[in-house]
Amino acid sequence: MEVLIVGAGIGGSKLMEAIHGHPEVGIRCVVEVNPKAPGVPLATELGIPVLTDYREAISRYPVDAVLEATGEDAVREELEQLVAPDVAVISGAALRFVVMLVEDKVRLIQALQSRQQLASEVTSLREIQTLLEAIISSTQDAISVVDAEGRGILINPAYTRLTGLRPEQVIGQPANVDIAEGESMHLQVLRTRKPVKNVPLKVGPTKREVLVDVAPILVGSELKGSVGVIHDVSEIKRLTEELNRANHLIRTVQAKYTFEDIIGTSPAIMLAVEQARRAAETPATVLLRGESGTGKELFAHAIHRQSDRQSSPFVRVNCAALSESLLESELFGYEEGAFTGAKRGGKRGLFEEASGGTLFLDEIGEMSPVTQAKLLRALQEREIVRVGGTTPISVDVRLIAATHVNLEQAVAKGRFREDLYYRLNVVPIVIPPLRYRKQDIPKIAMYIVYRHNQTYGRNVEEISSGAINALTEYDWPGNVRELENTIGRAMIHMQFHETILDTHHLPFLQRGDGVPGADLVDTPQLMNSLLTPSSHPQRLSEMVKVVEQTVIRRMLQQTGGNKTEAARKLGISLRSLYYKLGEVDGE
Ligand SMILES: Nc1ncnc2c1ncn2[C@@H]1O[C@H](COP(=O)(O)OP(=O)(O)OP(=O)(O)O)[C@@H](O)[C@H]1O
Repeated sequence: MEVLIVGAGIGGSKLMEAIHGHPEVGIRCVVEVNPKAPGVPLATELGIPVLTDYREAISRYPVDAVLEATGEDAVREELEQLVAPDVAVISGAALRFVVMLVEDKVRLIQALQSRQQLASEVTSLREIQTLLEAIISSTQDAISVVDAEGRGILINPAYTRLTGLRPEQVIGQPANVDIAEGESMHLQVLRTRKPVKNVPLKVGPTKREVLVDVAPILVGSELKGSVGVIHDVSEIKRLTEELNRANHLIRTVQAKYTFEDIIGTSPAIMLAVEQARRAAETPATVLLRGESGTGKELFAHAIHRQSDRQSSPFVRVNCAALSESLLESELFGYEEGAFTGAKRGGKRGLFEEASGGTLFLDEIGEMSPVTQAKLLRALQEREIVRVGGTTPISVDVRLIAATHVNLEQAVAKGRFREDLYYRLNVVPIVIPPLRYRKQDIPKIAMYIVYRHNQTYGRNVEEISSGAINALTEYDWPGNVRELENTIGRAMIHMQFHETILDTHHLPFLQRGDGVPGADLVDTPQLMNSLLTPSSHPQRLSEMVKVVEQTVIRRMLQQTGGNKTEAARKLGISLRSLYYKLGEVDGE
C-alpha cells in the first residue's frame, strides 16, 4: 500500500516513524510548508521526497491513501475533492487509530523478534546446563549446592557415594541435613559471604571423615547460594597407610650395602671379606659371628648383592626383637583363623616373602626351642607350613644367620639345637671387633664423616690427628656402630663453618677409659659434657637419651656384648633394649 502524508509536524513525523520499516506500507511523499517541522529532516533521512504543495503531490504520486496530519478541516476537505474516488483520506481520530494499529504491529514484531532471541538464548543456556550437569556428575569429588536460604538444590552421584544420602534426602532440605559432627559450612558461607577451605567434618549416617571447601555463589553482588566440594579423608588415610606399608616393604626387600661399603684393610677384616665374597658365589648358608655393631648386617647385605639372587628380595628379621609367637607367625605366616586377631585370608610369612632371595636371620642365638625346631624343618625339607595350616609350601630361600652369642656354649648348655647349629654353621664368618683392628679406625671414621656430611648437609673435610688419636685409643665396645654414633654426635655439635673435626668435639672420649659415665650413672664428666653450652637447643629428653645410651653401652661392655644378659641386669625386656638401641642408633 502506497500513502501520502500531508503535514510533517509532530503527528506526521510520528506517523513516518511508525510506518517506516514496515514493508507493506510505502510512503511515497511528504507534504509540508514549514521547512523547520520535525518531519522534514526525518523524511530526508529516510529518502522520502518532501513537497510543499499537496496538489502537486497528488498529481505526481498516485497513492492508495492520503494521511492528513495537519489537523486542519479545510485541508482535509480540499484533499477529499482532489483525490480519486477510490483513494481514502484519513485524518483526525481515524488517523490516530491507524497510527495505533501500525505501532501495535511494530511492537508485536519486536516482541516476536525478542522471543526468537530468547528462545535461542534458552537453547544455549540448556546446552551449558547439560554440559555442567555432565561435568558435575562425572567428577569424583562430592559436590553439593544450596540456595540463598540454605536449602539443598543440587548434589552429584559422588556426593551420594560418599555420604550415603540420596537426592530426595537432601534436595529442598536445610544445608545441615548431612552433617554428623561439626557446623554446616554452607550456612557459615551464606552468613559471611566468604569461602572456607579444608574444614574437617563428619558427614552422613556413617560419619565419614571429610574435608570441605565451600564458596559463595555471587551474581554481581547478589548472593544466590553456595557450592561445596567434599573430599574423602578416609581415602587419603587409607592411601597413606598403603604407602607406609609399601615403604616398609621396600625397606625390607632392599639390600643397601655392597662389599665396597665395608671399609678396612686390616688382615682380620680382609679375611672376613674374602670369605664372604667366596660364600656369595655359592648358595650355602652363612653364619656371621661377631659382637654387636661389628657389621654383620652389612656383610649380609653385601653377600646378597654379590650373589645371583641380587635381584630378588632380601628380607631381614631380628629374632630377638619379636616374641616367640610373633616370630613364628612372621617367619612362617598363618592361615585364616589361626589365632584371635589373625587377618582374614591369612598372611604370607617372611620365608614366602623372601622366596627366590635371601632371608637374613639376625640374633639367631635368641630363638626359642620351638621356633628352632620349625626352622630346622624348613631348612631340611625346603618347605614350610603356615601357623594353623597343614599344607606344606615349598620355599627357595638362601639363609644368612647372624649371632653375637657363643653358639657352641649355647649348644653345650642345651639352649641351642645341635642339629640346627650344624645346618647353620656351613660357612662361618667371624667379624672381628673394632678394638682388634684399630688400624682401620681412621679410614672408617673418615668414611662415616663423608656419609654424615651427606645426611646432615655438613662439609667436614678432615679429622685432626689429635681426634684420630682419641678415636684410636678408645676400645669401642659398641664397635663400628658406636663409632658412627660418636662421630655423628660430634658433627652435630660442630659449628657450620668448622671443617675439621677436632678433639674438643669429642668430649665424651676425654675420660681415661673413654667411656662416658663409666659407673653407669651420673658422673661429673658426663654431666659436664651434657651441660657444656652449645649452639644447639639442649633438650632434657635428648640428654636423658644420651645418659640412657651411656648406661646401656657400658652395661653391654660389662656383659661382653651379651644383650640378653645386659637387658636382665638393667631390669628391662630384651625387646625394650633393642628398641632403645634402635632409638639411640637412629635405625
Ligand atoms: N667395616 C665397616 N665399614 C663401614 N661401616 C661399617 C663397617 N662395619 C660396620 N659398619 C657400619 O656400622 C653400623 C653397624 O653395623 P651392622 O648393623 O651391620 O652391625 P651388626 O653386627 O649387624 O650389629 P647388631 O649385632 O647390633 O645387629 C652400620 O651402620 C654399618 O654400616
